[in-house]
Amino acid sequence: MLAACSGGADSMALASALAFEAPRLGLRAGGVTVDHGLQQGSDARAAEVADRMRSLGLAPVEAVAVSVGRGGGPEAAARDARYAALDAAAERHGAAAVLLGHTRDDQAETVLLGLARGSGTRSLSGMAWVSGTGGRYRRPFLQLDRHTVREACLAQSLPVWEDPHNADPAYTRSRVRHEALPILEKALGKGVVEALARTAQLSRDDADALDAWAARAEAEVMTTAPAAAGGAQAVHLDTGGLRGLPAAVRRRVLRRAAIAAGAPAGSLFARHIEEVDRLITGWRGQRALNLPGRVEVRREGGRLVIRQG
Ligand SMILES: Nc1ncnc2c1ncn2[C@@H]1O[C@H](COP(=O)(O)OP(=O)(O)OP(=O)(O)O)[C@@H](O)[C@H]1O
Repeated sequence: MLAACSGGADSMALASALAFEAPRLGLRAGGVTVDHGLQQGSDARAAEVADRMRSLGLAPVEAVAVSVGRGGGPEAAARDARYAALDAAAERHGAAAVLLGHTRDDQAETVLLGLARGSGTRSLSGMAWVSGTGGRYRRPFLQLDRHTVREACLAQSLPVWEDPHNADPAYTRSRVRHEALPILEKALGKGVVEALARTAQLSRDDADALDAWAARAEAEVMTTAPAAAGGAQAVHLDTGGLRGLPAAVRRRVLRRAAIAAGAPAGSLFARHIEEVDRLITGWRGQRALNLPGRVEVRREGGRLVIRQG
């Protein structure tokens, strides 16, 4: 098991908790810190964070340098590079789990960001306890509030380093943390963080149920035709059957069908699915449209045909 540690208070508390619990649980517990190379001296700081983890008793401990790409904005690019490095570290060390220090406050921020984007239940469900390939990522602090975690750091005099990006108003999450949530707490009371985190859990339960319903509905309204050489399969959907489904289930079926036809999941947004949904009713007489990944959707009589061009 590895603790992923930025050197910040949340993940130092996590590293310390893992070092404390591991002998009792008979676990081999190490740590990894990722140097994004975004500030001067970040390599020296990563080495220092690694030393701090070693002095807590974790072994093996690694500081991994990554190069951050540009895709999807600076926050997303750093996150992608970080998770790729954490995955690789888990493989190298044969670690079944990588622990992350996300707290209930991080969860509330994620829900608020989803609300502001107009997201559906899946996005509002925030971060899961267990996620990633084979359930590798675990978030044991997800129900603890940040204040409690930070008090634990203080009580143990753990040396922590705060990433200046966390307080940089140029970053959306930082504005949510330092501006939006304090205003909401002032207006609506301290319980708002807990309430947002509860929204995440309720939304996750709803989204899971709708996903299961969509998987069953798909079997009734969707058929696949064999792929042309080298291409993805063509997907046929019965529009009459689709119309009989609740909108939330229908949108899920449409999304699954588009992905089955070769559209990349990461580029398929809610607005794309809404456009496909309108084809079913023949809204504005439209009969065809294109989706990311050169996927075409065409209404032909009583069915939608989705295939890669
Ligand atoms: N550079 C990094 N190296 C290793 N793990 C990281 C790094 N940055 C973040 N993580 C992991 O992701 C979790 C969430 O990080 P994020 O920066 O979003 O939250 P945070 O509340 O600022 O956490 P922290 O106080 O630990 O920095 C961290 O608790 C840690 O487990």
